[in-house]
Amino acid sequence: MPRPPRLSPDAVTAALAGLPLWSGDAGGLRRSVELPSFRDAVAAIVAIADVAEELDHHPDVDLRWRTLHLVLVSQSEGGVTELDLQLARRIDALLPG
Ligand SMILES: C[C@H](O)[C@H](O)[C@H]1CNC2=NC(N)=NC(=O)C2=N1
Repeated sequence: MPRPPRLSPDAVTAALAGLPLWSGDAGGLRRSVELPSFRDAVAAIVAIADVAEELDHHPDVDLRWRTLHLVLVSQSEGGVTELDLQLARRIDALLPG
């Protein structure tokens, strides 16, 4: 399936204004979140995995005890695309703010 094109740095900055829990730049979107327990963090990863499979778009995930570090980037496009923004919004709907 064709992937949307990489967004310009200005477009990524503008999009980040609407995603207050995310930081980053044209190279990737980042969010960290601390869950109540290690098991809760693992369950959050499984819920994110369901969304990632649905979108066929997959986050980089780093789990340190109960803190999850997520990076969203479209490897095939070498930067952030609309798919990363869509995945970020879907992840925000799953995780505690
Ligand atoms: C064939 C399949 O669509 C591709 O390998 C997808 C899978 N998930 C992906 N996820 C991300 N984050 N970047 C990609 O380029 C990507 N490519």
